[in-house]
Amino acid sequence: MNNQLLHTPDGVRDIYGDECARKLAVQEQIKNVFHLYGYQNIETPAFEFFDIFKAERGSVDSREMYKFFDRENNTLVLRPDITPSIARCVAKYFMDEQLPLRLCYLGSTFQNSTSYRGRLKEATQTGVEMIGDDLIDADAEMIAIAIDALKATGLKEFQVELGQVDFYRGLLEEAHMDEETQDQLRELIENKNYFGVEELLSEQTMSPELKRLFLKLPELFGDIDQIRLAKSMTSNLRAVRAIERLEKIQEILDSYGLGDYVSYDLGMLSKYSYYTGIIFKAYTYGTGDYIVAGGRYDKLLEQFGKNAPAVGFAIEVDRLMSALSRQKICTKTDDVDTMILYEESARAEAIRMAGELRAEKKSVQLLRKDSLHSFSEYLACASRQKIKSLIYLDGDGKRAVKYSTEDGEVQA
Ligand SMILES: N[C@@H](Cc1c[nH]c[nH+]1)C(=O)O
Repeated sequence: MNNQLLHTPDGVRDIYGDECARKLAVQEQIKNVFHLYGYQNIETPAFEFFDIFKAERGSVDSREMYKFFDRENNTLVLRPDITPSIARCVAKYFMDEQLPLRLCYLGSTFQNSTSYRGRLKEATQTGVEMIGDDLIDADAEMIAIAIDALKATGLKEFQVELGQVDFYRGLLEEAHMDEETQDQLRELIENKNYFGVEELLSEQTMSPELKRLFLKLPELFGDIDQIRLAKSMTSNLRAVRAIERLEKIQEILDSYGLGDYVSYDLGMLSKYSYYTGIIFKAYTYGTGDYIVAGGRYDKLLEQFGKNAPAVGFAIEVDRLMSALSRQKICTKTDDVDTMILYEESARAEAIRMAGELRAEKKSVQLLRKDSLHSFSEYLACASRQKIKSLIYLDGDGKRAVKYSTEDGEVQA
């Protein structure tokens, strides 16, 4: 037997048994929160034309996409990101809708990234997008939903970091650097490399005020006072407005009673260049990467022909699952209620009994007993599947004996 046949490629994995049950249950808990906030489900295809994700959309780098061809030689990609698909969909089906749309989704994203830190190449995301609302109320609602969704999974210790791409863009506008330098600076700030930033800035000509602020950026994270400090250091209008928006969002989140979950990071940048306003990421322990990412993207829909602001986020379900399991947070799963084990001659009775239980919304596994396995092996098998009770129907189907996988025989 060729064992190689059983392997999956790097970056994808099977999920089965208890882990699969927990993942489905967590997704359900999150979906319930999305629905409580009035979001409606949407499904988009797993692959799309390459154009939906090409560079100017500001999604994932083209090298990180799985591309292939259809019979007509169109280039297709496995979606690396669900947000551009939703933007396309909304432009197609809701072109004339003037008022806000609230959509939620669950699906796989595929990114052909270099395999480091065990990152999955197929990852499950569940998220929401609000289209058609440019108010701070919408920004704050996103963060509130993200927090409530994480809380619904049982997670307690997590933090949402909030940034504002417009703050940084305001400063960049003023700095007049070439694109390569901009990229270098972005990387240095993202890595909080203070000395790197200092060295790079020493070769640039710009106002001392601006230099001081760029230098300070890697340190500008923490509570709301940190961003107030940044505001006091600049007269750049775009940057000041960006911070004022964050201050107002904090006020709204306080009204939700969720203000304590939020901290700020003005040096936070994203690989997605479609973001135009707030961006945020949520972190917890037990996984090195963020578990939620989102932000405002007011110019993306325009590219599909609908001029509408938008804001949204996605939860990285697989990372959340590893955090939950490392933090030993239990998830209640929908286990099978009963296994009915029957001898061949008791088949009709077994089917009738299963039908009755299923009508009462009890889940039932029907299993015809073979002569190769003993009764206790079946009982152990039920126990492995976390099925609590087993009903055995003997040869004439008249005698049904119920067993508990924990305590043995319970009733005749
Ligand atoms: N699509 C983004 C998350 C997001 C949803 N909406 C806005 N942003 C991501 O994959 O990180």
